[in-house]
Amino acid sequence: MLSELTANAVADSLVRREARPLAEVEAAALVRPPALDALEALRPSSHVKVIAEIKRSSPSRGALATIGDPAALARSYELGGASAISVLTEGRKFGGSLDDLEAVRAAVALPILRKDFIATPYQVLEARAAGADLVLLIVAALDDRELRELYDLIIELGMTPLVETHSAEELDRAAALGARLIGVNARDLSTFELDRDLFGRLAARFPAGTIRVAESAVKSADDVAHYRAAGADVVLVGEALVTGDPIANLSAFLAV
Ligand SMILES: O=C(O)c1ccccc1NCC(=O)[C@H](O)[C@H](O)COP(=O)(O)O
Repeated sequence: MLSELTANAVADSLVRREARPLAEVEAAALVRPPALDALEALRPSSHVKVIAEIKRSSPSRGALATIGDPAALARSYELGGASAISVLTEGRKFGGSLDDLEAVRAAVALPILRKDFIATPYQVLEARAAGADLVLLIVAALDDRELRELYDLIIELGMTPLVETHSAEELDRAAALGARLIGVNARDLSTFELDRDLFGRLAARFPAGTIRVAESAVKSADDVAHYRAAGADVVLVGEALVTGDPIANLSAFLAV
């Protein structure tokens, strides 16, 4: 499933590439104002920080929320105290798009993550051209050469890579890159099984000084407290925010 999702994302990029030549995307990326400092926004503090996600649907859960106005939802997240916003830009399974990201960019002053199956430099340039400040790299979907190439390009463009892992071996590969922002996704992207305890089992492997992100499976403040007790600096939350009251839920999560 993961490789099918990755292949689809790359295919979508190639379709857009025909519509929008590389030189044009490069030019659009270069004229954007500099990316916001996501490492500063997500810096460990006395309270847990939240990356709030714009998520319409997913392979594991199907349709979640209509989200006719992603900019309005992003403004609610900002008002509710989120530290960054994740925008799913994959269209086929998640119902997202780069248009969503551009709309969110125009609406908020928070760092924005392009959450997608990034496999090509073109997609990284697209992210910057749309106004992203962070780009997700999923270790399971990339070999070490690809990871290095994409990681370095994200940095070169002034953005921050969020390097996502799901095992000790993947965490070690993220650490070897020199990643400063590393996530452990509780969701196995092939089986969709959730394991909230995975973060805790891997927490000791994060290199000193990295920002530790617990991704997925936050349904309640208790889940946030569980991740926080295990050492998370940041939680990334999608479904609970798009299916509930985002401001009330953020307030409960930030009170942990
Ligand atoms: O959410 C899915 O079903 C999914 C399936 C396959 C690959 C990725 C998937 N989700 C992306 C994410 O990692 C989550 O959207 C994100 O961590 C938020 O998770 P949640 O709070 O559980 O919605």
